[in-house]
Amino acid sequence: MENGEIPENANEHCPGPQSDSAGKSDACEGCPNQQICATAPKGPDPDVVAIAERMATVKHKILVLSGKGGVGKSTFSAQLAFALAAMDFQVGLLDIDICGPSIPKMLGLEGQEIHQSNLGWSPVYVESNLGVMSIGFMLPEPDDAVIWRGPRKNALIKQFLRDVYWGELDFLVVDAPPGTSDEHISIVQCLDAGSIDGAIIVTTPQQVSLIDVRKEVSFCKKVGVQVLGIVENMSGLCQPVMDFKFLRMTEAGEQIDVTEWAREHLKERAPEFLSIIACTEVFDSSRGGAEKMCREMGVPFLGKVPLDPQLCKAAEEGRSCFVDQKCGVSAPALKKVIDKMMENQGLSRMLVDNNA
Ligand SMILES: Nc1ncnc2c1ncn2[C@@H]1O[C@H](COP(=O)(O)OP(=O)(O)OP(=O)(O)O)[C@@H](O)[C@H]1O
Repeated sequence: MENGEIPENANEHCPGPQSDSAGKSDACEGCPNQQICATAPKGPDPDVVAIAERMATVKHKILVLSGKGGVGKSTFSAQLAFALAAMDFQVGLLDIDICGPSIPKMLGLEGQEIHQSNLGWSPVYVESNLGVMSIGFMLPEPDDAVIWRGPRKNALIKQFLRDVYWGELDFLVVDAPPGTSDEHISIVQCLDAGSIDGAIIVTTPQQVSLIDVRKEVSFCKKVGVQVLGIVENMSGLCQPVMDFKFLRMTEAGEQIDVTEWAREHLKERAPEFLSIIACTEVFDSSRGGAEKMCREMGVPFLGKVPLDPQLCKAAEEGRSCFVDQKCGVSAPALKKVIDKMMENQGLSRMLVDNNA
């Protein structure tokens, strides 16, 4: 238990041997270290001191959270990092989704490796002002499963925060796994909740996802992290009419692909349809979706981002959705969300200073 490290054989959700509840919390029941933790003298964790020194060059730290998996949290983190970098900020993107790191792929950095210098681990750079760190860069095979218990995850997160040399950063965006588990407790403890600007929570509009968002908001309140706002992702499907596939149902229930016929028909008879974007609701939001929940919980609503096949493609190919006109429906929506967050936090002023 040197340096306040969580021992390998500790229970899941170990609060850490330096914590006030060490040896006394519910998670400590039956742990072989319970007795030592409960009686050992407490002092400042030297790692946390080293992390604070390392993080002194980072102006703003933003966590990206979600209650459920698959709601678009990593996609949002990646595009937020691209957007901030495009505004000429110096940006770091840290992936602490240790068991399912998708950030290397979403930034187009698959197969890259981390290098070490005398200053520490070097992030992998997309551009000179956008560096990325992820366990995904350390796996010998991309298909390797990472099956780690809490203490090991905690140790890696500490190492990421203490040993990565980011240099001067305007923003560090942290992409967390879904839920409120070991990684979340670790990042908040290591960074010190008070030094984190806040958390953006990503959800889809349906109730099953929103229920978990409430837990996420409650986690943030408990640990003292401000909720910067909630983003409703996959909020309806929107795409140009001409990108749809058209099917005709026969009486026997068979589906016949009539896409070619329908497109030609539209071009000839109703060319104005070529510029129409069709939207439909995919997930049930009849109970008001994230916006209503934000009003109830007293947290900011940042906006809606529609399901856009082009955004999915950009994420698959590790591209920014902001550089060309391909993500015509999702990119402006994402930009609005990011602008609103910056505005709410008074960060837009940085942009003015940056461009001065
Ligand atoms: N608005 C969107 N339109 C289209 N596809 C999207 C959108 N948001 C996310 N996706 C796609 O949905 C899939 C899941 O997204 P993503 O991996 O970002 O979710 P996640 O919440 O980070 O999941 P996990 O936490 O399980 O890693 C990805 O293929 C992503 O490209």
